[in-house]
Amino acid sequence: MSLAARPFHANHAPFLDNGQDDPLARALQPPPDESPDQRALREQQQREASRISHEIDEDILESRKAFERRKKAIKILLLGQAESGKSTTLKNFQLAFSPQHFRSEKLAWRTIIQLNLIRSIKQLLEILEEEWNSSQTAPAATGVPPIPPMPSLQPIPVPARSVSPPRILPVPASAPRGPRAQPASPPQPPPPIPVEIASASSSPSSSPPNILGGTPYSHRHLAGMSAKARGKLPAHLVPPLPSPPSSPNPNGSSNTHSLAPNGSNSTTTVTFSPSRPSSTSATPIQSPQPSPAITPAPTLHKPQPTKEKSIRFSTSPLNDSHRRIRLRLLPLMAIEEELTRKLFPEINTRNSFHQSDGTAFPPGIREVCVRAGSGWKGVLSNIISAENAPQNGTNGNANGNGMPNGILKTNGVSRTRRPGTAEGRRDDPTTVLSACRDDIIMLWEDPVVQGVLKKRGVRLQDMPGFFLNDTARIATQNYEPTDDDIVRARLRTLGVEEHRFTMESGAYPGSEWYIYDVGGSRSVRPHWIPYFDDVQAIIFLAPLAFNLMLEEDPKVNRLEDSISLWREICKNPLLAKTTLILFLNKMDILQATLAAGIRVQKYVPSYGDQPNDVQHVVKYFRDKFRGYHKRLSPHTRPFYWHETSVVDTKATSVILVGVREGILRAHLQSVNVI
Ligand SMILES: Nc1nc2c(ncn2[C@@H]2O[C@H](COP(=O)(O)OP(=O)(O)OP(=O)(O)O)[C@@H](O)[C@H]2O)c(=O)[nH]1
Ligand SMILES: [Mg+2]
Repeated sequence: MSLAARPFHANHAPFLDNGQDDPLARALQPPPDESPDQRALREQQQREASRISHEIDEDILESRKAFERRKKAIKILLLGQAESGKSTTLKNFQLAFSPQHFRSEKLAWRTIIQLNLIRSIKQLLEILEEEWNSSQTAPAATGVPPIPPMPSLQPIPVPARSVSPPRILPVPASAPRGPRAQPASPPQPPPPIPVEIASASSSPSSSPPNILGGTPYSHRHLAGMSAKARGKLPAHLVPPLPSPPSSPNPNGSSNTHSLAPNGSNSTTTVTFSPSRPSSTSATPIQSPQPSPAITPAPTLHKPQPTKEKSIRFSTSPLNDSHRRIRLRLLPLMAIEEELTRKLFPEINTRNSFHQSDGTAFPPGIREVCVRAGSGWKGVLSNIISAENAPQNGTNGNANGNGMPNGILKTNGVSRTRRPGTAEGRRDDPTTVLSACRDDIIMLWEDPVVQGVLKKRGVRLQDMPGFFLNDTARIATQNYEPTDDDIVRARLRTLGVEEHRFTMESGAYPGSEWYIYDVGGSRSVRPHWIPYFDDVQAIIFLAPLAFNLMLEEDPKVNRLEDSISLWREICKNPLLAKTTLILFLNKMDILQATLAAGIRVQKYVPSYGDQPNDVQHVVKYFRDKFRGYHKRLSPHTRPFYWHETSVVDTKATSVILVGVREGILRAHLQSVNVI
C-alpha cells in the first residue's frame, strides 16, 4: 500500500525502536554468544570511542569560540613597501600595549642583533677586500711580485626574497577567495603616475605591471658597479666612484652618494649629512696587533703569506695590520653561515642556494631574514638552550631559577652564563663576538678604514640593522638587548605573520587584537590580498624617500612605488569599508636628507621651487596621498595620517594610543555598540 493510501494514524504511529528495524542498531548489538572477555573488550572499545568523540566535540567547541573571538577582535594589517617600517611599527605596538610579551622574546632578538652586527662587519670586510684587490699594481721593474689578492670571503648568500612563500596562516574565515597562496589577479597595466618623479624609473617599462601582482625580479646592477662588493650592497649605498658633491653641504664636508641605475644617463645623486662614529680613533692602525683571542677558523680561509717588501706595490692605504685583523674576524663569517643555515633550512650548503621548487634565489640583498611562521624564535630558543646545556647531561632548560635559558639570577641581578662550558663555545656568536670585540672596534674606528669607506661613498650607518657603533656594548658575554635595540633590529619579513595581542591597558583592557605583518617586497605582495576583507584598519607605511630607489628594482623610485601602492589600496573594493591610516614614516631621515641640501625638485619636478623644508615637503606629499585617497576610495571615508619615526619608541607610543582609540571607536560604531 502506498503511503498516501494508508490511514492517517498509520503514517503517524509512534516509532518503536526494538533494534530490529535499524541496521546500525542491529550492527551494534552484541553477538548472542558473546563471552565475558569479548564483552569486556567491546565495552572498553566503546569507552575509547566515546572519549575520542568527546574530545572532537570539545575541539569543535574551542574552534567555534576562537572563531567568535576572532570575529569580534580588531584586526589590523600593516602594509607598505619593503623596509618601510612595518615590523618596527609592530614592535612598537607590542612594546606599548603588551610589554611583558615583548620583553619575553629578548633572548631571541639578541641573536638577531648579533647577526645584524656580524653582517655589518662582513660588509666592511668585503669593502676592504675590494679596496685591497683593486689597488694592486703591476709588478715593478724590480721583479718583486705584487702581494697576492686578498682571499675571498666567499660570502654566504641569504635569500632576501621568496617568489612564493609557503602558506603561513589559515585563510581568514571570511575570505571567500580560497587559499592564501592563491595567485593575484592577472597583471594590469600600471596607472599613470601623476607625481612626477625624476629618475630612471619614469620609463613605463620600469614599473611592475601590477603593484600588488608578483612580478619577476629584475635584479640590475648599477652602472659603474665594477666590484663584487658593490653589487651586494643595497642600491642606495652604492654610488659610482668618485662622485663630486651635487649640492652644497651646510656642514662643510660632504659625503656624496650617487646612483646611476642601469647605466642610464639619468643619475640620482644622494648627499648624506656627514657623520662619524662617536668615538673615532685619532690614530690609524699601524702595527701588528697582539695575537687574537681566538684562532681564525682554519677551514675558512688560509692566511696568505705576506711580504713586507711587496706592500710598496699596493696603492691602498690599508696595511698588514688591517689584513691581520681581517683574518682574525673571519670566524664570525662561519658563525653567520651556521646560524643562517639553522634559521633558513633551505640553505643546505654554500653552493646549494635554491628554493623548494628548485629555482635559485635571486641575487641581491643579503639580510637576516626568516620565513614568517617558520618558528624562528623557537629555533633560536633551541639553539640557545643547546649552547647553555650543562655538560653533565642535565636538561639545560631547567636552570631552576625561573629565568630564561642562559640567564642566571644571582642576588637579584641577572647575568648571562658563559654558554656551554666554563670557557664558552667557539661556535656561539656571543663567545666569538666578545673575543673579536676589540678588533671590531679597532677596525671600525680606524681613520684609514673610515677614509676607504668615504672614498668609496659607502655609509654603513645608513643600513638597516646597523649596530657597529654599539660594538663595545653588544659584543660582550653579558649582553642583553635594550628595548631600543630590539626595535632597531632588522629582520626582513617573508610572507605574512599574524600576531595576537590582549591589551594589557587602555580604555578596553582585555580586548583582543590581531596584527598582520607582511613582507613588503614586490614578490610577496600577492599574499596580502586574502587578508583584505577581514581587517578593520590598515596602517600604511610610506617613507618619504624621494631620493632613493627600490632594492628589488633599482630603476624604480621608492616614493613613486609607495604612491602607486597607496593608489591600489585606496581603490580596492575589498577595502572600501576599511579605515586607512597613513604613516609618513622615517621623518628623521627626511629631515637629515633635506638638511644635507638634497632638493626635492631634482627628483620630483612637479614640486617646483617651493621651499625645500620639512614642513612644505610633508604638506606636498601628504596632499598627494590625501588626493588619491579622496578620489579613488569607493566610498567617502575619513583620511587619517601621522608623521612618524617609528624608531622613536616614545613618540610612536603616543601616536599608537591615538590610533588604537580611533580604530576601537570606529569598530564599536560599526557594530552599533556606541
Ligand atoms: N631612521 C629610521 N629608521 C627606521 C624607521 N622606521 C624603520 N626604520 C628602520 O628601517 C629598517 C626596516 O624596517 P622594518 O620595520 O624591518 O621594515 P619592513 O617594512 O618590515 O620591511 P620588510 O619586512 O622587508 O617588508 C629597520 O632597520 C628599521 O630600524 C624610521 O622611522 N627611522
Ligand atoms: Mg618586516
